[in-house]
Amino acid sequence: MNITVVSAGAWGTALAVAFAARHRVTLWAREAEVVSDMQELRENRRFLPGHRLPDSLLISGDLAAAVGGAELLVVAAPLAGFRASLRALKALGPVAPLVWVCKGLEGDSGKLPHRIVAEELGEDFVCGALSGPSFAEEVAQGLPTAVTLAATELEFARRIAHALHAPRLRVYASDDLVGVEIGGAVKNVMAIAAGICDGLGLGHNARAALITRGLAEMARFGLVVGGARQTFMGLAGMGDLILTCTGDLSRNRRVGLALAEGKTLSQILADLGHVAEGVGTAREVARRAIDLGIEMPITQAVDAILHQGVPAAMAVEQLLHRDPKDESA
Ligand SMILES: NC(=O)C1=CN([C@@H]2O[C@H](COP(=O)(O)OP(=O)(O)OC[C@H]3O[C@@H](n4cnc5c(N)ncnc54)[C@H](OP(=O)(O)O)[C@@H]3O)[C@@H](O)[C@H]2O)C=CC1
Ligand SMILES: O=C(CO)COP(=O)(O)O
Repeated sequence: MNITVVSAGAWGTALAVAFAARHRVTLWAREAEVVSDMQELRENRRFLPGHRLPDSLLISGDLAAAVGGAELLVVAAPLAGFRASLRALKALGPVAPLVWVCKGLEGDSGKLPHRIVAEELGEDFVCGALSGPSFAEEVAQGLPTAVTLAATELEFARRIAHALHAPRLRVYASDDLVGVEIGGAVKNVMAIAAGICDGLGLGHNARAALITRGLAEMARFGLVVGGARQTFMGLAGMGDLILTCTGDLSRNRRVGLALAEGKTLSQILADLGHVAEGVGTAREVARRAIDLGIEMPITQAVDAILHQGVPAAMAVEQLLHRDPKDESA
């Protein structure tokens, strides 16, 4: 299959490396220095240093040339650039079937990526989301990873999952697009919370409680907006939640660790050099939860720390002093 990966951040580059073992893959980057680096040194030093790009992987800085002849587009831009990427693709002519990998809710609108696709490319556009527990570093190394390809049309999800599936990158199909997107969005907020929890030295018990109650928040929110309960117990829900709440490769978790050290958010994001989608998504999920009347105390606490200047230790105390309740509530 001819695949074009649009955007060469850490994840787009790692996926391009993985897909290139079995497909004809072009990786498009918007930054001229990233393009020349990858062409000349066969390495993406800016976003995924230390990993050699396979010789068969084509690198391009010309979007029109990169997408010409593509049978599948993998849009690997973060949420902030997702709508603009779709518009750029649409401006070039008919758009090939497409999957996206960003995890979160769009800033200000609070929309999930599939709604952005529907608005930009039409309600019937054939598309899906690739999500699940998958650090770019490990996928680039060829370490075993399992992810979910979700689409409202199960046949499309199965066809693309089958095409992308490989022994070291196992791809499962799902028809619960909303549930898969909500899992990927909320787990990033929880990863920030877990970083704060560990950074403050609250212990293993607290982290296990946080992950479990975080999963309850994810499911409460996800069920109201149309996801299926079993999705939150799967790779794109619990799987990704565990990975990013416990693994120090997570940028969102690292934001939480740095907040616990007392660093300012602007300083943390400048040092990170990568996106941390949970930062913007915490605000959007917190807002939508209030509008929908859904109780999400951990999300509200993360939003308060990130965007309302509440000190992390104070937000934790407020969480701990909440009244007792039934676990199933
Ligand atoms: N890294 C990972 O392990 C995984 C990441 N993801 C998701 O994939 C998405 C991309 O993440 P990742 O590749 O890691 O991010 P990185 O921070 O490594 O790279 C981001 C890429 O997107 C570009 N970019 C940043 N802002 C914009 C914008 N406003 N418009 C267009 N392009 C932009 C950057 O280019 P520039 O520097 O020029 O702005 C860069 O090429 C995120 O939604 C993330 O949650 C999903 C699974 C795993
Ligand atoms: O989504 C990811 C792994 O599945 C990557 O998480 P971070 O964006 O927190 O690094």
